[in-house]
This record gives sequence, C-alpha cells and structure tokens, in this order.
Amino acid sequence: MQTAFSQSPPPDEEQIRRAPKVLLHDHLDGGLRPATIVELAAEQGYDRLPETEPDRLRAWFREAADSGSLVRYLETFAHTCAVMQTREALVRVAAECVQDLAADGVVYAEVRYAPEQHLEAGLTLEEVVEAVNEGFREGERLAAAEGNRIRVGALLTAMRHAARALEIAELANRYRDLGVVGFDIAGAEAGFPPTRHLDAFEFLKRENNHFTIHAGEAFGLPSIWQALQWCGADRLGHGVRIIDDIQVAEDGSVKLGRLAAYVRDKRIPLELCPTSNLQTGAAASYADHPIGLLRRLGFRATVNTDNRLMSATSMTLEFTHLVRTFRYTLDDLQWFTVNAMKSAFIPFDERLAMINDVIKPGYAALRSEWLFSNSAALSS
Ligand SMILES: O=c1[nH]cnc2c1ncn2[C@@H]1O[C@H](CO)[C@@H](O)[C@H]1O
Ligand SMILES: [Zn+2]
Repeated sequence: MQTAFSQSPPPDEEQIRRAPKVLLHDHLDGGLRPATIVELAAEQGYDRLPETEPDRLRAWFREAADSGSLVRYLETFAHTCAVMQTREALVRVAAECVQDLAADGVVYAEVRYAPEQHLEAGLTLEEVVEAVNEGFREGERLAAAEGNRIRVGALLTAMRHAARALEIAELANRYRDLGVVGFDIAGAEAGFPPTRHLDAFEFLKRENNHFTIHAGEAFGLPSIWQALQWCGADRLGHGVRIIDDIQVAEDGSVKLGRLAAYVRDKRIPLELCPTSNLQTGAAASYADHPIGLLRRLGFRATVNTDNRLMSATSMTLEFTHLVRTFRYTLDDLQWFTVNAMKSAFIPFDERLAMINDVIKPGYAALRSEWLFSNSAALSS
C-alpha cells in the first residue's frame, strides 16, 4: 500500500489505543461493564448472577465463554440480557458501551443487539430501539466531552433459532436513518441455516437496505454460501471458515475454491473476531488464526471484538495480539481499519470522509512519532 521503506517500528499497546479504529461487529449485550451488571441486578432484584463482585464476575464470563463451543459461549448472555429489560438499563448500557469504545480509540462503530431479547419486562420492540438509540446518542455526547469523538450506528439482530426475523427486519427498516444502519442474524449456527429467514432478507433487499449474517463461525462453507448466494448478505459475521475453501500447498502456492474466490473477488467484508474464535474453537491460537493468511491474500478482512465482556477484549487488545503474532505495523492496522470503514453501512460520502479526514491523518501522525523518539536520534 505504501511506505515500503517505512522506519516506523511495530506499534506498542499505547499507540494502538490512540490509533483510530473502526468496529463493525460488537454485541451490545456482550460488552457490559461487570460493575454495571452487578448494580443493575441489585436494583432489579435479579438474584441469579454467578458472582456479585465485579472482578470475579468479569473472570466468570471469560472462563464460562472459554468452552470451545459456540452454544456454551452463548449461554452466558442469559445474565446480561436479564439486566437489560428496562428503558433506563438499556439507555445506561448503550451510553457506557459508546464511552468505552471511544476511550479505546474507536472512531466509528456498528453495535448490534436483538430487540426481541429485551421484552421480558413489558417494553415494546420500538421502545427497546428508542432506548438504545438514546443511550448511543448520550454516549457520543459524553465521549466528545471527554475529547473522544465517535459515531455509532445500531444493527438490529434477529435470533436465528426464533421466528421473528421478518418483524425485526421491518423494525430495522422503520428506524433506518434514525440510528439503525442495518440488520443481522445471530445465535447458534449449526441447525439454523440463514435460509430459514429468507423472507426477512428478501424484504430488506427490496427496501435497498443493508444486512450482515453470522456465518462460517461454528459451521462451515454451506453456511457462508447460503448467506451470500441465497440470502444476499452484504457482509459476513465472522466468515472465518472460508479458510476451508483455500488450499495452501507445501511449496506455499495457494489455490482458492470457487466460493473463496467469489468472496475475495467481490470484496465481501469478513467481520473477523480472533479472540472470540479462540474461545468457541474456530481457531487454536492467534498464530493459527486464518486472519494471517486472509490478510496476505488480500481478502476484505476486518478486525472486531464480538463480545468485549465474554472475550475479555477490546479493539486495542485484538490489534495488539495481531501485532505480536504477525508483526503487523501501523500500515497493516490502517489497512484493516480502512477495510472496515469501506464496509460500513453508512453512506459512501461519509465513509470516504472518515477515511480521508480521520483515519489516514490519525495513522500518519502515529507513523511519524518515531522521528521524534530517542531511537531515531541514536540511529542517525
Ligand atoms: O459470535 C457469536 N455468534 C453467534 N451469536 C452470537 C455471537 N455473539 C453473540 N451472539 C448472540 O447475539 C445475541 C444478540 O447480540 C446475543 O444475545 C448472543 O446470543
Ligand atoms: Zn457475533
């Protein structure tokens, strides 16, 4: 892309935190602050939390999610959803989410949640969406006041085991340009192919709306193929198992199958979530994670958190793991970030302005820092 002779050393965690980052795949109910869960549970009389001390609760989520199985990973969401049933709780959780992302250096995020999971105390679907939107706007204001500018759009998720996808798609369409930028389906993948919800996807296509589909995480190529060729997904949530359609020979030569070639040729964005994949068993280690190969082959790869609480992660940590594992430079991190911004569901002119006026200048400033450091003075 650029600077083949860049002297810029690999960025450290503190520089990565300051780098502008874009996040396309983050679940609202997977990113609560442990202390907030404890407080909300006490206020609401929810007495089934496995731990009531915030640090112990934080550790419980990470360990419970570390099971090697997506189904077991998803069981932990019962506790976060349980305390996200009132308007006040949703506003608070959404505002804190935005503040936490902004403090981590995220400048644009699409945060998803399933409105149908927040109806237990009597809220309507519309009230859920409006509460979360209010929280997102409040979070943007508070973050800006702290000097961290961020824009956040909501993605409405339908649960793939349920039967409300069309209703949620209609909801996403009604709140389009009112804080909601797209639609998604999530939940256990095996046994629940995306084609079960074809009516929802066809509706959104007729409305010229955008959607992503969790596919190729716990299940392989047939799920990705259906998401793209039957449902027409704009992006793939995870999509990491596209690796099953890529053969690397002993001499290093690479052969793409028809589906992998289609994904690369059509620039289909992959919302990769490395740490989450280690927990659910989709990859054995960061070094073994397909992101290394997918980046080298020029797929439209993006880096994401999935669930900051369950995966004990942040955008800074995801990037830090990748820098340590693959020796990525600021150029690589900028490449992932520009990929993500290009793949966002907001209008083209706004994406372009974010890339040219926020992301590139931010990385350029970081790249130049070495010039003013001691190591530059010593080596000259
Ligand atoms: O990685 C994932 N794969 C599939 N489903 C997920 C993942 N992370 C979270 N959810 C599911 O999405 C719901 C709405 O946010 C969560 O409640 C959880 O059940
Ligand atoms: Zn997810």
